[in-house]
Amino acid sequence: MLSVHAFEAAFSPAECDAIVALARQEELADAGLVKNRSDHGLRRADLAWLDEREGGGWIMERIMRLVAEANRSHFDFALTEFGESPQVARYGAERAGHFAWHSDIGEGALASRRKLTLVVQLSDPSDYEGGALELQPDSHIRTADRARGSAVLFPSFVLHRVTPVTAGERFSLSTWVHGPAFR
Ligand SMILES: O=C(O)CCC(=O)C(=O)O
Ligand SMILES: [Fe+2]
Repeated sequence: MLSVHAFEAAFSPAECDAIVALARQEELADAGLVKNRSDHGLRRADLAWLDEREGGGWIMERIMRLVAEANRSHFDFALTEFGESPQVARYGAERAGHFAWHSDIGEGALASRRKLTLVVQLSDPSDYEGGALELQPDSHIRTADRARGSAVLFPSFVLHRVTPVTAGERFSLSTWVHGPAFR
């Protein structure tokens, strides 16, 4: 099993711009304050959920196709649904936006059933400094490609982080795929 699967061009640059514009239609929420949690130490970012925005159906269709193909060829996990809204995150240099080492499998009905995580790079590498997406599937840390529109798909238990953004702003799109427990 390949633990991190990379897509060179999951979305075109123009499509990435359209996704960011959709997320920006309304004010983004502070990730440290949503869902009754206060964890600025772990994550400093602003979030938008695309299922709350009109006209984003094509984004989910693309994601479903990419994930289905990659799951067939690389993971072969038992998957049942995309149970959560695609999430756009903005990491800004004004508060050193970041996300500390974590796994995406958490508590709760949905987070505990996450099996695969897809993260798409929505910003041009020249738009920001820092903000590297790093993954640790084994003793070797891998850095995700920064190219706009590229993506990584990985088992949701794999540790990953986003290093602090030191200049500009970085947008990403995260989606989770759910299914029965690993066994
Ligand atoms: O923004 C990223 O690159 C990663 C986001 C992430 O890890 C998450 O939303 O769980
Ligand atoms: Fe994550």
